Amino acid sequence: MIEIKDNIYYVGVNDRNKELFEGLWPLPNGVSYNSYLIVDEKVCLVDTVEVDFFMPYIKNIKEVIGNRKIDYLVINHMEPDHSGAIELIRKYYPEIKIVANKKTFGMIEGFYGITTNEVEVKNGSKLSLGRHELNFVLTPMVHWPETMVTLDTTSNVLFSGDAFGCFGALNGGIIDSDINCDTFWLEMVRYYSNIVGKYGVPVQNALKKLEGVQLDYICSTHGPVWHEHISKVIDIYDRLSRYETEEGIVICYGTMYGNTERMAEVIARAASQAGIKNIVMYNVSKTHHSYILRDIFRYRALIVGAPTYNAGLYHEMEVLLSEIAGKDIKNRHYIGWFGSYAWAGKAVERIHHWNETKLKFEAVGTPVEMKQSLKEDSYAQCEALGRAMAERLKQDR
Ligand SMILES: Cc1cc2nc3c(=O)[nH]c(=O)nc-3n(C[C@H](O)[C@H](O)[C@H](O)COP(=O)(O)O)c2cc1C
Repeated sequence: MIEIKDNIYYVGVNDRNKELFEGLWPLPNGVSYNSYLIVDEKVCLVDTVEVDFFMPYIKNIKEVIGNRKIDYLVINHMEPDHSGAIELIRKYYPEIKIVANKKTFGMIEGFYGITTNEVEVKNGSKLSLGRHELNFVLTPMVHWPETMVTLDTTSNVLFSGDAFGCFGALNGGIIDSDINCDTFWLEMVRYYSNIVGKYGVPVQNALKKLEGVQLDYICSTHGPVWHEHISKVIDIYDRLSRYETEEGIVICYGTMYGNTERMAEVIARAASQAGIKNIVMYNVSKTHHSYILRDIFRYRALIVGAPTYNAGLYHEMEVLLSEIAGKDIKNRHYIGWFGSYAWAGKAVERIHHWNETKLKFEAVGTPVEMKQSLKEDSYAQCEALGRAMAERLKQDR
């Protein structure tokens, strides 16, 4: 039995089996589906877990309340990794009342065919469990339209849904003060950039609604319960949702036979010699775009390059550029690019088109188009591109 505070219990589960979250994002350290139980005159469950984990989940619940019934189920977010167990919970607790907002109920009917035992709440609605008072705050599009958060104003505990969430299973410790959190910080940036990244403005709106609220614990639906590091966690989400970046360059390249990779090496070396310390490089065929997106959210500059392939752009680079475009990254980001070909180049033109029509980052330096292999002139052009990006970054110091 894991008590967080004042009869608020953790009843979540860990998933160390799934390869890809949402079928898209790698989970090298697993993921947790967090759910919470508030035990008072009324018993209230906050969010559920992915349905595959129902048996360990119900055991966690029974360990806390035995045969007592559950009065309320608060649904902050309808994504199936949290709403998936609603139907089974209703089978175990037929009288349970679902507490949610209007949009959520539309989805509950759509996903699960449930239309009864509903308590509708609006922004600012309150629900008393006895000693614990719950306050509901609607936070639409963080990152689905029905999203809300629930604040326990008696204990200053925020049940934040996916907000402030993080990849990584919970290996014994649940609350951050009991865990070495080193591995979680970068995974939080990856989680944010991959899952929530597109919705910076709604995240900012949600953060404004929570401004000035006294918080002792943030109980999100993935990753550790935040207590000791609350201000750090809020700061990370704040900076990411404002698309704030540090000085640094992400260099991504596609390559089949190494010629384009060699261009990337020259560019990186020139940027380093010009004084940039944060330079990360990825072969797009080797590193999953999940990690590349994470670093694009961390560093201000991006340099991409790839070969021409069947009169187009090397496919893996197309995928990466479309992923970046899908995140709708606002604010200041710089881009430079390069490409190669053997008889009729298309790669450079195609990357230019991506930036003009979708990415709209500030173009820096002169794009380099190399025929077949690196020679004196293309070597110098690559150096110039790396230097130009370094100088652009240094102007912001
Ligand atoms: C399957 C395949 C298709 C290619 N298609 C084109 C093409 O349409 N136009 C072109 O100029 N070069 C094309 N190339 C040549 C490569 O773009 C060129 O050799 C490039 O420099 C390879 O870069 P790399 O050494 O980094 O793999 C193709 C190469 C391969 C293997």
